[in-house]
Amino acid sequence: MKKIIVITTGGTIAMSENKDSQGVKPRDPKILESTLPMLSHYGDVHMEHLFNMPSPHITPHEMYRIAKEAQQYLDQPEVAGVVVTHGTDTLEETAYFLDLVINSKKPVVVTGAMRSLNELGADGPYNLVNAVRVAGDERAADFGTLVVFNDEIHPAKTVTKTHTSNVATFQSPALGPIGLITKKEIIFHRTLHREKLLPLHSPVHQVVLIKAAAGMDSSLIEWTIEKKVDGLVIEAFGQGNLPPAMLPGIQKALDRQIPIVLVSRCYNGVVQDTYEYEGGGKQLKEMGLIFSNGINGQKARIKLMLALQKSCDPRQLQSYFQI
Ligand SMILES: NC(=O)C[C@H](N)C(=O)O
Repeated sequence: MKKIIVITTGGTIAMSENKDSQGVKPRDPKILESTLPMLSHYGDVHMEHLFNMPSPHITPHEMYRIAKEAQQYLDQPEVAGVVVTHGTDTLEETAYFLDLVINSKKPVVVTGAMRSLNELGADGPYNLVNAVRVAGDERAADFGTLVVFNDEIHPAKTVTKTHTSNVATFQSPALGPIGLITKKEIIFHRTLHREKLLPLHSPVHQVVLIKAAAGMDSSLIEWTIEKKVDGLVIEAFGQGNLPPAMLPGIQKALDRQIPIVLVSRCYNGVVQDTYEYEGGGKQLKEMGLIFSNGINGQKARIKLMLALQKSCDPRQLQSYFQI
């Protein structure tokens, strides 16, 4: 049987509901060990409890700790794959972090749950079984980090949480899942190309994510300059356009060598230099903003944090954000 390591980090999958208050929170850190007899049908499964945190408490430092732990296991020849259990709120950010830094062809699978372990219709044990199955599947090799949830397999790069409570929350809006899981088999319907790897370090750079909204001005950007942040990601409108009142702040940030990555707040399509009006994509490109496609704002932030460890040069940074 293949040796699979499950690294638990917390999240609803490892929580339970207090039947009096109906509140859900982490309690016993070893709660997921109750699934081991079931998991043992699919592999020689070992569980390591790294920490037990709700995922809104996860920071890039914890992402680094998970990546380091996973890498150490993957480097052991007898280990076939690694599963990470994680809260769903920030799961896509951790999954993308792992995707960008883990140097191994072996499968890395992230999963979680929308209903805690003692709630009706708990989805955690089922998702965990499927994650272990995918982690032991050679066809998942060299696909980078995958997210397995509700019978689907998604690339870490494209997956996002789309629903606050539904068990079908994880979707890849533009491209759909890479595969699906049934009781009998695992079906991959397309292949994946890995992105350029970035260094596995605990991020030290502060990157702020700003979402544009109609009528916004430069005050938030001014604040980030005062705070001496190292980088900005701006979720712009449509194809990559912003209110003209944000431009003075953007120019000031660029003058201070703060790199700015532009993504769209639309979840389909690309940002490009189409519009020539004030604040349009053409002007933003000429000003030197880094256009990023294929990832959402929260993932662009993770990538910029990691890329800044390699270089602060906008041209070099731009090369990391090419599709
Ligand atoms: N379903 C979940 O896991 C949500 C929870 N708030 C968490 O991210 O930890």
